[in-house]
Amino acid sequence: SLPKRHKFWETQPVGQFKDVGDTSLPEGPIEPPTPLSEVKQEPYNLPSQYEWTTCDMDSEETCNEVYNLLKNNYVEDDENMFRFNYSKEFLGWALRPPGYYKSWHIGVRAKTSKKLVAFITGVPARIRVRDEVVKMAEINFLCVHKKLRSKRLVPVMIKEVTRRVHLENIWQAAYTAGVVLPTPVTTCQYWHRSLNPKKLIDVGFSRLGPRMTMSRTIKLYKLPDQPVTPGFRKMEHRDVPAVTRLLRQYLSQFVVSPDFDESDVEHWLLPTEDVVDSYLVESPKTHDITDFCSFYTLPSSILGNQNYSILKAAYSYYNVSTKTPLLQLMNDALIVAKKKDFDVFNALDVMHNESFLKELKFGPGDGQLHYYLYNYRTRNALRASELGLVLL
Ligand SMILES: CCCCCCCCCCCCCC(=O)CSCCNC(=O)CCNC(=O)[C@H](O)C(C)(C)COP(=O)(O)OP(=O)(O)OC[C@H]1O[C@@H](n2cnc3c(N)ncnc32)[C@H](O)[C@@H]1OP(=O)(O)O
Ligand SMILES: CN(C)Cc1n[nH]c2ccc(-c3ccc(F)cc3OCCn3ccnc3)cc12
Repeated sequence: SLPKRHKFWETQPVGQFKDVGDTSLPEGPIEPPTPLSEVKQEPYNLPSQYEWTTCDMDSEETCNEVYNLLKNNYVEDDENMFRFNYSKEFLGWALRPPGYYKSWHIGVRAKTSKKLVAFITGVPARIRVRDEVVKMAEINFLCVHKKLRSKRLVPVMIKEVTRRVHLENIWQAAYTAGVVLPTPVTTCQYWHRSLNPKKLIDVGFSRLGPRMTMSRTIKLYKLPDQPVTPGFRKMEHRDVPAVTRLLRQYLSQFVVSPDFDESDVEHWLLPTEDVVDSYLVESPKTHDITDFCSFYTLPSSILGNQNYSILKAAYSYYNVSTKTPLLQLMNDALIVAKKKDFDVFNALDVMHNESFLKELKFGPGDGQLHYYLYNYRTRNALRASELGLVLL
């Protein structure tokens, strides 16, 4: 079959498919930074009927516009049965980490109606690639209204966010996608653990196994009412220094991972209701913090089901096991997620997740998530287990 042309991506400083396997190419930035005086000062041109807008996520009204655009036009599963339904609180959290730039929250409006019709965002992050800590932009929430698809709006949106990131003297980015683009750093599988099998079967997310009855299926996924690990408790503000130490140490083993400091941990990992949950194990004897687990809340709209409209999904975030077996720690995460009325617990096969997925009754998802770096070549593709980065 004819190799897919990527007319835009072939113009970008990303690994190109033709270069895959060429080990003579060095690891690191593909293009050098441009002198700031040479960065294009004015925005790229949109088609004449559209205009750029900076979305102020502190504004309830703007946050609501962004929420509704994504609710109706963002990522669907391959069978178009579910669509991500990121909450307004979640978007406020995801887009305003320490040091964020409002100018990286980029919208496109129709000039006449002023309707928000497209969106793309960046947030700053320090990402370590092997021994190099690189200031990057994490790009996310790229969305074009369903009625404006296939008009090549995306290339100009990507060039505009790139320009605004360059203006802050940042030259690399990280992003993930369910689609294959030039060129994945790694490709992950996602897995699902049923917590409410009856609802999942009713909405068509899961199917009753062969030779399985509904009552047998409910029993198969049943969980204890309380976590089993002594000292397992919610993370609190006073735990930030210890959790930062624990997490930095743990993430240092992966080829790509965030370089979190205490202010990052405070933002990304302190429990925030209906956004992110985090637990730790405090040894009853020594009061050391020995283990940590976390998951974020990302519901999906159920498209076209009479009885349910929302699928409550928890997504595995960062987990650290040093004393409690990861299997037991993650089972406690499942127990508290079930207790919080989640329908399903999702996880990628990144970090050490592979070690618990099957045993904790996760089933493989129907797609993959590809990880990308912009303007940064890695010597070769990584194994999913070498990745210590989870993007929202
Ligand atoms: C130094 C700083 C650097 C910062 C920037 C770093 C890079 C950041 C990159 C962004 C990271 C975002 C990460 C992220 O948000 C997480 S991935 C989620 C993306 N969003 C969705 O799937 C939402 C639902 N779908 C849509 O809204 C549209 O279908 C989208 C907008 C996806 C495509 O709308 P469309 O109307 O169908 O597209 P055209 O305007 O006609 O343009 C077609 C071109 O767009 C390329 N395309 C398609 N999907 C893409 C995707 N997910 N990433 C990158 N490129 C994507 C495609 O390959 C083609 O280029 P090619 O001809 O070369 O192949
Ligand atoms: C990561 N972040 C950038 C959002 C994003 N974009 N594209 C995606 C493609 C897959 C996943 C994903 C990641 C982990 C997981 F357990 C299940 C997933 O998708 C299931 C299929 N699905 C899509 C919508 N509703 C259900 C996320 C994303």
